[in-house]
Amino acid sequence: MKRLVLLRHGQSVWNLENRFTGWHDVDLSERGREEATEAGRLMARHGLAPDIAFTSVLTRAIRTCWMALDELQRLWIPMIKDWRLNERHYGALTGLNKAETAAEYGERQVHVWRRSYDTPPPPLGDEDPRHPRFDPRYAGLDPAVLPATESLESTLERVLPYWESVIQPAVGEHDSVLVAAHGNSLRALVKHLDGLSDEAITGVEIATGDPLVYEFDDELGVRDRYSLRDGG
Ligand SMILES: O=C(O)[C@@H](CO)OP(=O)(O)O
Repeated sequence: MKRLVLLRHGQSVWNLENRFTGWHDVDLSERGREEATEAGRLMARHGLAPDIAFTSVLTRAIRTCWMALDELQRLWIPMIKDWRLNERHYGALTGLNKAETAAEYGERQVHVWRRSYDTPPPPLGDEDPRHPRFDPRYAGLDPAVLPATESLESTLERVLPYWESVIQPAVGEHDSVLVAAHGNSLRALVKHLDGLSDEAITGVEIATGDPLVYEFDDELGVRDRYSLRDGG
């Protein structure tokens, strides 16, 4: 039986400060580090020993991956980083406080920006220093692929080809695969794996540091899914 673990990074400093984060590179909080280690402990208890790991190019996901693997004594496995697993880009909201933004624009508008399937937040201007084209980690990419904002739909449009061309084949080749990523890049993947409608995915939340396990049959069809924090 093939198993895939989807792990949202532990609490970040900006999760703690209630700020829109997206592609901003912020590290884990103290609690986030504990959650990452606990995720590794839970995986060990359930006999999950990843043979290969995938993560984004953002520190909070990389450190979560690393800390979980450290707990599993598997720092030696291949760990592949790719921007396509990054968090959804939060556009011009990046860095703002979520409660203050709701007070200014209304709860309803902020909910649409946060959870609607296809409405992106306002985009960053080309000259905005927060634009990914100024970040050296994306220097090797075609500038046309770099987003100035993203909806969940546009996030899925970059996550899905990566799933189909890289992660899914790895699930076929290995017994156990770990993907340490972000709330919305993982929601995009869950929408695809669970066959959820555009409407249904708006109600799905993924908790920080909670390993979500998918079991696959030999044809790579989903057989079962469960959260380890809920007891497996
Ligand atoms: O700020 C973010 O990038 C995300 C995840 O923390 O927030 P939200 O819950 O609004 O998707």
